[in-house]
Amino acid sequence: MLTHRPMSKIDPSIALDVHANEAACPFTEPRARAAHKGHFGHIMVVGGHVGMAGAARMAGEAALRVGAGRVTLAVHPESRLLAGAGCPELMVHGIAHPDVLDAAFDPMSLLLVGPGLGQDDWSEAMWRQALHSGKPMVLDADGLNWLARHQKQHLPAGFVGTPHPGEAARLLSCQVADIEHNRPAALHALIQTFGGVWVLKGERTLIGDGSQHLMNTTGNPGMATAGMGDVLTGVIGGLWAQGLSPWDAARCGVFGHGRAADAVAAELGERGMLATDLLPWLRRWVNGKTT
Ligand SMILES: NC(=O)C1=CN([C@@H]2O[C@H](COP(=O)(O)OP(=O)(O)OC[C@H]3O[C@@H](n4cnc5c(N)ncnc54)[C@H](OP(=O)(O)O)[C@@H]3O)[C@@H](O)[C@H]2O)[C@@H](O)CC1
Ligand SMILES: Nc1ncnc2c1ncn2[C@@H]1O[C@H](COP(=O)(O)OP(=O)(O)O)[C@@H](O)[C@H]1O
Repeated sequence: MLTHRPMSKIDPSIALDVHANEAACPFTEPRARAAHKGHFGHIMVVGGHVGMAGAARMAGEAALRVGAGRVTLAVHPESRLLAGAGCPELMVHGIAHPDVLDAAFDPMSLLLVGPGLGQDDWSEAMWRQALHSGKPMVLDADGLNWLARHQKQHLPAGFVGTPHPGEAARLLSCQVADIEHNRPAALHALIQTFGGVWVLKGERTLIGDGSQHLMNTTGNPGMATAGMGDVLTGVIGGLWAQGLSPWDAARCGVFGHGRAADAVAAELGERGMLATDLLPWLRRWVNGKTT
């Protein structure tokens, strides 16, 4: 059956001024002696459908490992036990009826929407609740796939989108080859279509907000493994929750995520890297330890 494919939003004539992403560790001072967890944000991860508890868990644990004060996972009830297993610092809510999220969102500083969210009615209801909350958010994975389906453009004022090329192609109604052919033009199209800060992942991830465009140089092919993007979502969210702007959280997060993967590769090689191998190195990075 032939299906209608809308026009691609990519203008191939776009030539952006793209600079190298030179982001260093974003924290230069030790924490105040009287610091408490309330100073470092409360994040809610919205995702973790059946069989994908790990995606929400990795995003949440990464946020904690870069210094977020509190992280709560809002997952499918069948994922509740698995999502928190082995990381008792995470709070976990099993959400049977997504309308309860309205009240749960209230104390949150920001949302990470999409890791393991899935594609069914429950997933869509969770996504709609998150969007209606107006909370600042990082949208990733299935959170982006739902955006691609609805093309909703009233995203919150504080917004970071983190697509890989497959997700970017869905968002822009084109093929992955169109994205890879002119990645800066694809980044531009995402920003023009949806607003906010966009991170176009892959080898040499691009980060842009319409006025600045950066190309990342950290990272390696060992990162081509399941869950690596979920960890990035947590890193960006964890930095943002500690007071960085969405732009700085995105550019520093992408840099530190790649830097952590490079440290893992230097120690043990690229093949066989796990997304969770980055966690101790992310902790070193946010504390200004270079090796
Ligand atoms: N442990 C867990 O709980 C995990 C749970 N996860 C969760 O699973 C959910 C769905 O994620 P997913 O990986 O199954 O689907 P998705 O990323 O859309 O890929 C589908 C197709 O897109 C394409 N494609 C993908 N990457 C591409 C690229 N870089 N460049 C170009 N194309 C690319 C590719 O097409 P192909 O190239 O094979 O034709 C691929 O077949 C999501 O919620 C996520 O959070 C995962 O994070 C893993 C760990
Ligand atoms: N060859 C590569 N070089 C550098 N970074 C890579 C490479 N392959 C993947 N990555 C990075 O790994 C992450 C993969 O994210 P994603 O595809 O969303 O994974 P998942 O959906 O399994 O979580 C991104 O940050 C991407 O930039």
